[in-house]
Amino acid sequence: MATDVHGPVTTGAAKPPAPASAVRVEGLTRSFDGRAVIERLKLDVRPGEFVALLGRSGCGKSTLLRILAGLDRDIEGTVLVPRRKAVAFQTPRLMPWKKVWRNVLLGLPGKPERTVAEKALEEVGLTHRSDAWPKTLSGGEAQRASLARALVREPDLLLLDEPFGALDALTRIKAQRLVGELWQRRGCAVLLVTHDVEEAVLLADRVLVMDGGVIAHETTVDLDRPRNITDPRFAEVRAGLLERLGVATAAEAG
Ligand SMILES: Nc1ncnc2c1ncn2[C@@H]1O[C@H](COP(=O)(O)OP(=O)(O)OP(=O)(O)O)[C@@H](O)[C@H]1O
Repeated sequence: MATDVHGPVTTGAAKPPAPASAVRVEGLTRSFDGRAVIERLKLDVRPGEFVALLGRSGCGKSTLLRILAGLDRDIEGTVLVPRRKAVAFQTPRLMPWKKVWRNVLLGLPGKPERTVAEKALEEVGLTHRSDAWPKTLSGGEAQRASLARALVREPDLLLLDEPFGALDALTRIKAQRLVGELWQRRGCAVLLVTHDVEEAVLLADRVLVMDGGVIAHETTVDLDRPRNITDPRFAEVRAGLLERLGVATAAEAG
């Protein structure tokens, strides 16, 4: 079928989105070996909105995030994202031969001063590790360094791909709290890919479920912050999403 939503391929700096949205995606299709993983997907994220993206393993979440980050341009459709965007992955991807503060500045244009790195490290509570080598960091510290590297870009859009996935439970809770605080302070839009329904409900304004190559479901999380996982309304939202994901028992979903 001929379709007019499949506009020219536009990513990254080419066309910033209208100010009313931080992300505008229409008719996005991405195929691997002739198989469409993403098919005519539509997505809008408002400026300053925190959106979590859930979905079965292999449904295309990371593929979508990489496209939004401008790391994959082999697509059909329209993708409009802010020029200032940053991404953090499950593994911190620090360069082992550069000290933490130099890692934070990596890839920034010009010759940024060390103070720029120090400011970002302070925001994530890592000033004391500024001169450390990456291999001496704990998992949580490395992930915070990776967040600092995203923050120095002063992003209007922060893309997070399972950033807490490899952390132990306690460190994970602290990291989630930190991201929530950073988001509130910075006011940037966030798209968080996660497998953790609780994490999504804890942090996001809106939770999307990806299935069959599209955003198959969305839930607006209308709960006051900071959110409390023992709140019955929290449990209700969580159960609804679990059901959507096809993993809830009847008792849980009820
Ligand atoms: N470079 C590639 N070449 C071929 N197939 C790919 C490539 N990248 C992703 N795929 C395929 O696309 C599908 C979606 O992968 P993707 O990593 O986006 O899923 P995901 O939802 O992020 O999964 P998970 O939750 O397990 O991380 C998978 O079937 C994967 O094998």
